[in-house]
Amino acid sequence: MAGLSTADGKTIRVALLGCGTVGSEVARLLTEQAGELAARAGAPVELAGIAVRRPDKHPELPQHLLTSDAAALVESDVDVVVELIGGIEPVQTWLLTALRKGKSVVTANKALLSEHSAELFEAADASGADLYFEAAVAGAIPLLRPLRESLAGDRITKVMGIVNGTTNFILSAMDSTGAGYAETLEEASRLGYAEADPTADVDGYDAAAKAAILASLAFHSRVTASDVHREGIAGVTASDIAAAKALGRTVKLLAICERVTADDGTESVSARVHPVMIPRSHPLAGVNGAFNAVFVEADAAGELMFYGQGAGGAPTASAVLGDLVAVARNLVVGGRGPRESAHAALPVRPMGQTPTRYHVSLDVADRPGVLAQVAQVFAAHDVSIAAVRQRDRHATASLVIVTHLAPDAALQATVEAIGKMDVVHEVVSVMRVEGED
Ligand SMILES: NC(=O)c1ccc[n+]([C@@H]2O[C@H](COP(=O)([O-])OP(=O)(O)OC[C@H]3O[C@@H](n4cnc5c(N)ncnc54)[C@H](O)[C@@H]3O)[C@@H](O)[C@H]2O)c1
Ligand SMILES: N[C@@H](CCO)C(=O)O
Ligand code: NA
Repeated sequence: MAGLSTADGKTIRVALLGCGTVGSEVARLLTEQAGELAARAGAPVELAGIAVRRPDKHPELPQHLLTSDAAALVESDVDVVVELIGGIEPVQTWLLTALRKGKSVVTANKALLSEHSAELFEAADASGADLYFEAAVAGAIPLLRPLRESLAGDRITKVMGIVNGTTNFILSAMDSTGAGYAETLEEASRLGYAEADPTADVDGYDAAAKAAILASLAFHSRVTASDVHREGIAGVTASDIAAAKALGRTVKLLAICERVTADDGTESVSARVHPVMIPRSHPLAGVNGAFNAVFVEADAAGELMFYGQGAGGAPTASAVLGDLVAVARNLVVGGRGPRESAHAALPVRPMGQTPTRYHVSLDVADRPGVLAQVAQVFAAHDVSIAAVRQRDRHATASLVIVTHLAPDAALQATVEAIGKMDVVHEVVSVMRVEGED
């Protein structure tokens, strides 16, 4: 096996696949900090080859290390493969090959991990190789290692956070300017905070992949991206932001992973990504711009919060190098890092059965009995109201209702029925809420 030879101090040879935003920073740090990394790892960690699409386009890199043949580099005499290309294929094939041959893998690839981690872990187990992926969720923030290792002795009940910088930048800007979604997205693109094709971010795919990884680790179960209920931010309006402000709240796109216990004691996992109104006093409300933050609740530890830069070349490279040093240390002592932990095998709860709370803001006819009629629709769907606020505006009254927890499907049906009532002039804003006021 590749790692056995390191016990006598042999150099650990690293194959770098991809040299874009993150890969170029990994190559730089590996070169500039070679001495310190060797001291920390217990053996020299050497860049043995860099696979790029077009070697002629990289005059800044050591030419003798460059290749356009990633598959051959993976098969060559390397101990570790660091994958920073992204996407599913051909990367999956290369990483499975590496792992099956006993070469450890470090990757930032959330798309791959959120769909195919079971196969990757299986291949790693078969050969005794390591699989580390701290950079795949919340960039530089140490989050996966705390979940996999530091909190392995605790029982995690909830992981909730801002895991996408692009959408957080847009929602923060909408909150501070009062502007609408489309013009704020345009501004974010102009400033370089949103990609040319922002679909993966604004439609919540990126956050859903991260939620799947977080839920799998937190609840020792297999959760894939397709298990995650996903809603993006394109539907968030200036009216939603104003309604949130009026309630002392702000709107965030959150990834929410919860352990849900049914009345009969059976447990399941709920994993979802959608816009949420949270109190402005909530620790996540103060996370602005492109920053990420994740809130973890565990039985013994209580509440924990992880905050920092969730993206960018150097911050993400920090997480990659941390993983690389961990792999190198394992190779030096002949041990292994944590394996897949999916023993709980909790089922995923459908969104409709997941308990949520709603905020509903309506313009209704201002005459006797209207409030009672609206309240009756909530009651008919077995949804309990937590708070109501009414403000008169000539012939129209503005009605703001916040519910208690109810199955999401019941809340959806309530909102649909209310929208059809004659006395309801306009449904101004509907959004889920989290956190106590
Ligand atoms: N950029 C970030 O802030 C960030 C943060 C967290 C995670 N990630 C993840 O890190 C990974 C890399 O992201 P990035 O932002 O550096 O992307 P990037 O597009 O800047 O870099 C990817 C590089 O891979 C190269 N590549 C594509 N196909 C190749 C092939 N067949 N052989 C060799 N090279 C090939 C591309 O030419 C490109 O240079 C992705 O999985 C991404 O999701 C990125
Ligand atoms: N597109 C992601 C990059 C980090 O995965 C974001 O906006 O947070
Ligand atoms: Na991280």
